[in-house]
Amino acid sequence: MKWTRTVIGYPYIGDNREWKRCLEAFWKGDVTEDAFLQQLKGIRLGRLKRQMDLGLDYLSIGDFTMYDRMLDTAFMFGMIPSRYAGERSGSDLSVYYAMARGTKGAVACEMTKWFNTNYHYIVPEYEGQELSVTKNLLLQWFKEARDELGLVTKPTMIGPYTFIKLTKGYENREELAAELIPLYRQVMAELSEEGADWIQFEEPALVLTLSEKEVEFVKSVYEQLTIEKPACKIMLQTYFEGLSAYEELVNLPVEGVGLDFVSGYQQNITSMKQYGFPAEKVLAVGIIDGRNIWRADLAEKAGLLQSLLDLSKAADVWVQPSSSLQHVPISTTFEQKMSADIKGLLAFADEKITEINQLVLSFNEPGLPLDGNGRTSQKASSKLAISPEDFKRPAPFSIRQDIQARKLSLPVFPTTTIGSFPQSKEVKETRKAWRNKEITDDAYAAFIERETERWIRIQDDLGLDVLVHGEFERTDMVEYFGEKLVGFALSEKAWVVSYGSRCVKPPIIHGDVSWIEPMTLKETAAAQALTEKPVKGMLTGPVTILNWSFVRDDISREEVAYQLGVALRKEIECLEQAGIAIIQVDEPALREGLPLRRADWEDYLSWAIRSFRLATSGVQDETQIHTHMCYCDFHDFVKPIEALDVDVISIETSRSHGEFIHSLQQTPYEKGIGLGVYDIHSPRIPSEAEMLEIMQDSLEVLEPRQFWVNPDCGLKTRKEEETIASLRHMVNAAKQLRSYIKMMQF
Ligand SMILES: CN1c2c(nc(N)[nH]c2=O)NC[C@@H]1CNc1ccc(C(=O)N[C@@H](CCC(=O)N[C@@H](CCC(=O)N[C@@H](CCC(=O)O)C(=O)O)C(=O)O)C(=O)O)cc1
Ligand SMILES: N[C@@H](CCS)C(=O)O
Ligand SMILES: [Zn+2]
Repeated sequence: MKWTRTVIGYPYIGDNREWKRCLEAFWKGDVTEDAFLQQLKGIRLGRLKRQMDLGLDYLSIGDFTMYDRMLDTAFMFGMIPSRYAGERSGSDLSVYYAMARGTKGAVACEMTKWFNTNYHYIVPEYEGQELSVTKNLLLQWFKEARDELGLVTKPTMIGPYTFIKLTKGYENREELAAELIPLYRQVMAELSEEGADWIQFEEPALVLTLSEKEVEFVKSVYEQLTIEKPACKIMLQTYFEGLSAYEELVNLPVEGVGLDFVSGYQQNITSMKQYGFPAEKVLAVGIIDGRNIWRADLAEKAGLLQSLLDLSKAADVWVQPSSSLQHVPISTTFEQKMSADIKGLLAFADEKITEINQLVLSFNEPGLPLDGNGRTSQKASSKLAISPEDFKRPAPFSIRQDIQARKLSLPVFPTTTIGSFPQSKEVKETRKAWRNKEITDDAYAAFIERETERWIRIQDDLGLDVLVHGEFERTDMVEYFGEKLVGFALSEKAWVVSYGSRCVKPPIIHGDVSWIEPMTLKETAAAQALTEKPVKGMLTGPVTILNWSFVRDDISREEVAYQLGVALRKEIECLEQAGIAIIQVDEPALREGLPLRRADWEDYLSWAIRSFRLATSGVQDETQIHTHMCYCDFHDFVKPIEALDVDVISIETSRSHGEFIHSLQQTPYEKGIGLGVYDIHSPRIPSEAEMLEIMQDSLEVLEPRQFWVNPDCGLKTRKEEETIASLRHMVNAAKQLRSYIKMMQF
């Protein structure tokens, strides 16, 4: 039996988010391109050394990026949309970052979530450009690891099927495949010439529900790819679920197949029992959870590994985490303040690699004792008392709408924002000083109050109709609630990348969740006291808190979602009693949490929607409930949105406007809706005219009385000047629209 200890990918952000700081310093112009590239090289080599020290046999390269790995693939193949032609006069990197972040002259490429994770990738656009391998970065990184560390590494890249599936703009995928396959072959040939044995093609799209036609397409892609024997061996790597069409795809002309035996456990085991595993292939077993952070029960995992060996009869096995480790933090050793009880339950990336070592060791040295997951002391969960009425608002929307209109007296096309305002350097530094006890609680609270007041004045001056307090007291919309609710543990350094250079620190739900005291009342009431206009209360919804946390796995996610629903219901009650007339409960991750398989959607949606309604249904008819969603493609999502029974939804559409308008044509929607009129991810300031155009388009499918005007998402990542200028254009565009509608009515 041949064992190889490996990983699909390892985090690239650095122990102290050095990677993020390098990127952001380069974008600001604080370092030269040469210095920047040197810094990145240091980070790349550092992480390889760390993995060597941890004892892996086979390390990956290509799991690193300078922004996003889908963008890297598109860029490497010269798939650069024509609107970036103006950037070509600069270096390669200026085009690369223009695609990622947009420029004054060209909007950024679309960004969307990576399967069911909280990572967001750049969507490649194919406009029929001539493609070629412009720069084989994998080759550069392969040579670097060999020359600097004496390592023969495993290059990894997004495989051709997943890349094509996630690219937009092409009419004929067979034609695109025919363009791309020779380029994939060229990459392999160049790598092999330098000594690479394997290439790992990451094909998570193979776990989605595949039609027969789709399966035929996958087969034809891999047949064409290997029609002449490729220069190196191919590991077809799947993750996030079980492999679809197992019988056919496991037999593709590749030398190895990687399967997820955590999220895809049931399906992969069932398929393997039915169809076996091809004797000549390497089996890569994803056995340690790459997505969650609990220590594995290694005795149980060893049993599973043994039964997989018996089932597959594989003689050459790679033992690895179930997905790239980019979705978990780097190491628990950086957590100095966490209680030993909690820390003892956790395994981050480095600890997971150690688990892989122990597992393989136990096969090489039978009799070696293996650790359990340490969770014997967990308490059983207490039952919630919920009745069917708790999920339903007393009156239907048609009645609430009039009551709320009378109470709020808003103009047609009310303007608002999504909640957060810029988390400036000053905000972050003051919070850091407070956390480090360099300033008192009172001084910090006074600073937050001043910042809130300043932004209430700015919003009033801009003429926005519904204001927000700005979320200055929050580091993150999920972490903040984790700090306030019972049942959560917080980390100091457990960062994971969310998109580009932006990271999040997901809280850890380890026990029963409950509400103990108001979490947002002080800030919201203080803001409301400063203005006559309504200030929206601002909460994160139960499903988003669930989906963006690391969640206990000893009870169902549904049960945890209801616990969160009940806790948030109490908060909403407090806000309502304090006279807050509009309360927004953000659910950007509701769509994101959809299982990868359509067959599992109904079950998830039914409990996810129920948990949201549990949180929001306790209010009076006159209280207007809003929700907000972003980061996803919502074109097939109107019905679930309807089922939330909110009075107003604001939704990100500026990057994919046409598609959503089309869905609204297919599935009419009658409640209040704000279609985001500009993209907040880009530093670009949109003009009044372009926002007006988006609004006018929307009015083709929406009634004026439904329509709200807002940006795509919160403005925490933007600079103050950009924010004010963009919002001024937005408010003016709404005013123009009001005059236009008035004119039409005469
Ligand atoms: C809406 N989104 C969210 C997702 N997931 C979440 N959990 N939360 C979300 O909001 N998923 C989808 C999207 C992703 N969007 C974003 C947007 C922005 C960020 C982001 O800005 N992240 C910050 C970190 C935010 C934070 O926690 N900040 C802390 C610590 C700040 C810090 O680094 N301080 C420095 C000192 C100050 C300085 O030098 O700037 C330090 O400690 O050294 C805080 O505000 O106190 C990021 O920087 O990446 C993420 C996801
Ligand atoms: N209220 C949050 C929503 C982000 S999805 C914000 O504005 O940042
Ligand atoms: Zn958002």
